[in-house]
Amino acid sequence: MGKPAIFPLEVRGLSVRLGGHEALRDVSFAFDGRKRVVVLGANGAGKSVLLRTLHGLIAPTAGSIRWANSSQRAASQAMVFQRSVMLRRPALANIAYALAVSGVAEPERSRRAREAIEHVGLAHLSQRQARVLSGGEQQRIALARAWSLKPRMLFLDEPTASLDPAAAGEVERIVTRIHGEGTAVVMTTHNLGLARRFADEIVFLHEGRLTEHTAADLFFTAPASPEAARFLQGELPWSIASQPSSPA
Ligand SMILES: Nc1ncnc2c1ncn2[C@@H]1O[C@H](COP(=O)(O)OP(=O)(O)OP(=O)(O)O)[C@@H](O)[C@H]1O
Repeated sequence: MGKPAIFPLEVRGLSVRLGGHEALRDVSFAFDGRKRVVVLGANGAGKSVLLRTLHGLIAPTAGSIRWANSSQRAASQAMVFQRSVMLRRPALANIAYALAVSGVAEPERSRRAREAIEHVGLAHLSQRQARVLSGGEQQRIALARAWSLKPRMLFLDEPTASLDPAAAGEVERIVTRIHGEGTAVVMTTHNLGLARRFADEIVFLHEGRLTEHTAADLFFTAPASPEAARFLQGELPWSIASQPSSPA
């Protein structure tokens, strides 16, 4: 028997209030799980809050999130953050720990951890303490950790922020491969080059509101909303903000 469907993901009238601030306002969209979605918007637009809410880390104030017509959070979803927390143990053990927490027993756990670290090209660093790895290597371990869980939905919040171009390119290749193997991907990024190369669809947020959800080529050539046009012309504040670390 095949796995139960988790798509479409349907978001209706989603609002999130945090500390008296309306971070998301009446956001609605649907996602079929096949297109690669990149969420764009100026600083403070609500991109991270949207991903965290979809991943179940923040409770909506209003509205609904439905996975395949169910209000149950989808099983088999994972999230990678701008700076993922590495545990004080070797790189391979960080991946094995995530598998153990999800109930994967030995010897399957070790097999999948090794497969995942090979998948991101870091098998040679298996026994190196994860916390001494470079930022790019830690991000690849975070992706391996998420990938080892075989998620069907992967949320990526600024996965290439603070990385040099070579490390960012490696992360992009890994994410592209993970998507190619059948995992749905929704990503935020401050890297417009990455967004142009990766996205099939753009969700654009402005001050907590979704102002457009459109095919990426159309978005970059003829954005429909004035806010998106100003954003693409560089008129809206947009830089990498420092964000708190979060566990994968
Ligand atoms: N825990 C919180 N309490 C209060 N306000 C919050 C909280 N988390 C986020 N916010 C606010 O919600 C808004 C949206 O934040 P979010 O982190 O989603 O922005 P973003 O689009 O990811 O921005 P950036 O590009 O700067 O990372 C911001 O104004 C932020 O200050």
